[in-house]
Amino acid sequence: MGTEAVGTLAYDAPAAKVDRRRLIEQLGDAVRGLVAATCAAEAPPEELERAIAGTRQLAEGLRGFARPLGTASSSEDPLLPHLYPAGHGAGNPVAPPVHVEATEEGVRSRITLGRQYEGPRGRTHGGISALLLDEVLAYASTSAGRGGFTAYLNTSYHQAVPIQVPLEIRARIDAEDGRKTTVKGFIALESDPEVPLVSATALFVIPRADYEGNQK
Ligand SMILES: CCCCCCCC/C=C\CCCCCCCC(=O)SCCNC(=O)CCNC(=O)[C@H](O)C(C)(C)COP(=O)(O)OP(=O)(O)OC[C@H]1O[C@@H](n2cnc3c(N)ncnc32)[C@H](O)[C@@H]1OP(=O)(O)O
Repeated sequence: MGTEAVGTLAYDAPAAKVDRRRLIEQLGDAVRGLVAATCAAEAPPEELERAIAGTRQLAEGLRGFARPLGTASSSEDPLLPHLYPAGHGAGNPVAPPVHVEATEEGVRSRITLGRQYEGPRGRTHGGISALLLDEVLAYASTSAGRGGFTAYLNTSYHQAVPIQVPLEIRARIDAEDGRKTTVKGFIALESDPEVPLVSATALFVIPRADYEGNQK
């Protein structure tokens, strides 16, 4: 079965922008690692104090370069994925590291979640599972040339989604009706990919051209 990364195109973006995007992705990854380590650390007080001081200093250094809210990042490119959305932005350390590939049926994402996404002990927080499904189902709609905003996302939690275990999320279009696209998908263990742990159905609606909330 052929696969192809969704959101990456055979396209030569300007070299300076490519370099900048790579650095932004590396920073996102480094801070994501810090967040995961923070949530797991049984460190002695002096180590915690050192981490507090160092982290505050780093944050202060970056804050000086903040772009105003509502303005585009200089890393943005109309043909490349955004780097900061909370659902998949590689430069956003809060975003789970979602990478989606096209399959014959729809799309698939393989992901292993870090400690920062834990809800009940050892299990993924239900809101994070919903975030992942919203994201991957939206990709299924977008990669079929439809897109749209999430009008509803109905999730069913069948079994616990473990932390630090490889997962597979699959989604496919169920129905198309004018501006509406219904998409179905589920999260499973990569080792047992046919058994849904959390399943979802979502409706994505392409807004009318004159829709006021259409800022995407
Ligand atoms: C070359 C490219 C390569 C590929 C690149 C890939 C890149 C990938 C990029 C990206 C992928 C990842 C991106 C992640 C994104 C995640 C998704 C989100 O989280 S979106 C944020 C959360 N959602 C909102 O903020 C919506 C808020 N709501 C709204 O804005 C509106 O309500 C909206 C747009 C959903 C509908 O507004 P209206 O004005 O169009 O509404 P009306 O005309 O009344 O409805 C249209 C139809 O939809 C039905 N409908 C609307 N809402 C419904 C609902 N809740 N339940 C059932 N039906 C509903 C209605 O009944 C109507 O159906 P009838 O035409 O009559 O058959």
